[in-house]
Amino acid sequence: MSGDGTEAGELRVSGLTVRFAGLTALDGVGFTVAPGSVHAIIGPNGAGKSTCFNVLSGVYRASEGSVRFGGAELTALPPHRIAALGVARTFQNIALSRHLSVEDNLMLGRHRLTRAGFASAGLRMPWARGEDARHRARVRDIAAFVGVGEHLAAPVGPLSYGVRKRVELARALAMEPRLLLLDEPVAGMNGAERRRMAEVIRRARADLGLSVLLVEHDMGMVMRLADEVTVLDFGRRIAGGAPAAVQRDPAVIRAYLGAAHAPADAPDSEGNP
Ligand SMILES: Nc1ncnc2c1ncn2[C@@H]1O[C@H](COP(=O)(O)OP(=O)(O)OP(=O)(O)O)[C@@H](O)[C@H]1O
Repeated sequence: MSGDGTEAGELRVSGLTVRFAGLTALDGVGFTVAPGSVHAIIGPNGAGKSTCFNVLSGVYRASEGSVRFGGAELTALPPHRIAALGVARTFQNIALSRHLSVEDNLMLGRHRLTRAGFASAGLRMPWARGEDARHRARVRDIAAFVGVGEHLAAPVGPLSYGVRKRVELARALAMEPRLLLLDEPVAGMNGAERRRMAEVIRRARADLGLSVLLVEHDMGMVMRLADEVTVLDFGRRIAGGAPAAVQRDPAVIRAYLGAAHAPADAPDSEGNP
């Protein structure tokens, strides 16, 4: 337990409100991501999911409320300070440097962990070379972990969409986070790519002990991966709990899932159970 009552590695969001001019995008939202768990945020378009991620990663400022992680209040911090506390993020639209190799994109993800930085590495200081080699070894391990090891030397641009999404996840992992924020990790993927990504996320939790908070519209994926689900609608939290219970909740069915998704057999987008 830290001084504020949150468990180490726990993310606790309370009373989170974000207003843009006349619009309340988030209205008093609260939820907790338990350490080492997978927590999904779902809800219809415009419900406030991305806004929530943007506050958690320091891109947007909260109008009211609190986000605590590992004893720190995140709402007052800029993105790089939040990242330094162990919170890494991927984006709805892939945000990688297309002309750089997979390896160099992952090294960029690691930059805050390097003592040398790129200037002294460029000066070829012996200690900087040693540090560079250690980081490159770790980057190779991470690339293998997400299944992109064979593409390390390739520029990112021409790689398939599914591979680029996994490279983006690898870059987040290269930051050695404790909490991963994944914004629609399987959007636009085919069934095989989705299953592969789901497996990587499952292993990130099981093997690396990370907590994962994800926004995702693929309900099959959410039901199979998440320990807990928070449902937003018009900026409010309308339900939360275990996936099966949330999927049966009449308010959730009304607002988001519709009759087609209830009750839960949780097929994925290609009808696979
Ligand atoms: N920077 C901004 N300025 C003004 N309004 C914004 C801004 N960002 C989001 N909004 C508004 O806040 C509301 C919530 O948007 P948000 O993108 O968080 O929803 P979402 O649940 O992520 O939707 P989607 O599933 O379509 O990505 C929407 O009405 C949106 O138009």
